[in-house]
Amino acid sequence: MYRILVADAIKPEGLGPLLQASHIELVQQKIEEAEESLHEFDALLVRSATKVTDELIQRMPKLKIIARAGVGVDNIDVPAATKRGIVVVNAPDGNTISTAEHTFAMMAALVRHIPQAHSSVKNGEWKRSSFTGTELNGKTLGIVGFGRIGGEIAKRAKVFGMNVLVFDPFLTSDRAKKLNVAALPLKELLPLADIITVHTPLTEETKGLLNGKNLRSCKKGVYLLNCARGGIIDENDLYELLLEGHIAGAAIDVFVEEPPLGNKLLELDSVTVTPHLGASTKEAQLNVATQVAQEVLLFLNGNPVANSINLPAISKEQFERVQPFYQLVQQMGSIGSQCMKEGIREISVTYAGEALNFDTSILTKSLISGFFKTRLDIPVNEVNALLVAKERGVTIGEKVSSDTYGYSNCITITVKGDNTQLDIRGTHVENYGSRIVSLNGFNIEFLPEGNFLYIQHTDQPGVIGNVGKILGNHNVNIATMQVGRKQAGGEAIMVLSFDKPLSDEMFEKLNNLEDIFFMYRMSL
Ligand SMILES: NC(=O)c1ccc[n+]([C@@H]2O[C@H](COP(=O)([O-])OP(=O)(O)OC[C@H]3O[C@@H](n4cnc5c(N)ncnc54)[C@H](O)[C@@H]3O)[C@@H](O)[C@H]2O)c1
Ligand SMILES: O=C(O)CC[C@@H](O)C(=O)O
Repeated sequence: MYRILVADAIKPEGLGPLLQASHIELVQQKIEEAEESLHEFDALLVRSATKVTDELIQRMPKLKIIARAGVGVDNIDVPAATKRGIVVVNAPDGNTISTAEHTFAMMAALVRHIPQAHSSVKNGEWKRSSFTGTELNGKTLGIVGFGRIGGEIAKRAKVFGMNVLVFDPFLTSDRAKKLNVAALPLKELLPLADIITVHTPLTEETKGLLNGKNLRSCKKGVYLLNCARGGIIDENDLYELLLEGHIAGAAIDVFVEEPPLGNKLLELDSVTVTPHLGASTKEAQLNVATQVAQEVLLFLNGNPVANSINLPAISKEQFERVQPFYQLVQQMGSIGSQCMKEGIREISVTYAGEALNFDTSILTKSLISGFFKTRLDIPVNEVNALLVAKERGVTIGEKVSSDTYGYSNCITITVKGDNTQLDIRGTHVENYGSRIVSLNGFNIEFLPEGNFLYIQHTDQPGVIGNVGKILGNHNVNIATMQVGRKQAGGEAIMVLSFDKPLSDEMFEKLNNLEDIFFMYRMSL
């Protein structure tokens, strides 16, 4: 049974997939109300109101997934979640249209003074000449941040007869061409625009992207809009430039502090505001709730998610193709970890064969998580695997090769420690399963599942017999046994599997046998 905390107002109609699942219990409570039971939740669903801080994450030790019913994840400490192996998902396009439409409504309201005129009439006035506006037709709109919402605004602006200029450092020429917009550097866009609207996420780079310095290069009488995130336009500088009249007016849906209690911008008649309403439509709320509910359900059922912030995107079809290899590399990582009882410097992996002809980075993360899972008491998964390796000074290498060693596909990992090195090779055969086909340079074949003992010994009569005798005398049943050697009379290995993990006492007894170089227990 999974417990999910819905901490913000998320449309219940959209949560159907979760409400209907018999293995899921949904609790709708604010964080303050759920204080006592925070440690019980496996998933957390939020909008923008709940701040998912490192401290909150630490109080939720069972948390596996955080879902943001919306786009911006700036209210979630994503690095803190990533560090603890928690997947963060959002609903990237469910509110695009609503936010674009809201921005457009704000733009019209701004240039036609609709809020001011509305209040005036409600107050019994009839001052038509005071509210003379400006047409949008023929004006130049500058869009800063040209993603989903920026793109939808451009389409609407064109229909209104506006010229559209955009600034987005990550915009491809193909997309600019497709949407028929001119892309310019910010400093060239600012002096040309009559109206400027921002649609970037709030990041270190975009904080104060429009500020007192560069806004002075805008035309006198320019209009500004922010329906993205508070702080992308510096609020203090905006206030000063509005007072001076350099900026004619601003429409603001989002603030640095929400609600914006005591914010000076609210005092200005030239400022039109809404309380973070961009995504507040019935349609958008249903869309985002449905999207995140589906994502959380997929994830908790062990399927790939499409909209993760901290995991590579992978489709269900790709995942099904990848899954056997995903498990195999994880087991290989675990073998490497359990056999290398020393500090590790490097883990490298080589993928070969047509079956591995895809983005293998997800496999490498699975391998690393398999390696660290047996060593650390923090959850390690593909979300935080590379970070965990980096923090521990382990270099990760990934290669592709055409040498499959006669198999249709082949994965080789090499774990290098301070003193020794271990090579493990595995393959997956359809309708047969995964096998380890080489261990420490010895050809062998075993299914990597269960409790194992790997023994390296001299290849001479009696060694295998002695091992069997001791185990038999102590009533320990050998489930399977495989042997491998390079040449007669040299070194050899045996890999035995048991129904239960081998006890410390048995391990010691076997380890004391002559002609055994070393042996390791493994549980896979
Ligand atoms: N007011 C609301 O209710 C509301 C609703 C939805 C989204 N939003 C905000 O709008 C933002 C944009 O949403 P979207 O769906 O269009 O996101 P998106 O990811 O599709 O687009 C963001 C664009 O910003 C660009 N960008 C990033 N850094 C930049 C920089 N330094 N300079 C210029 N451009 C930069 C990116 O390349 C991308 O194209 C979200 O991050 C969210 O914060 C607000
Ligand atoms: O939850 C909301 O209403 C705001 C959503 C919006 O800011 C977003 O980033 O998607």
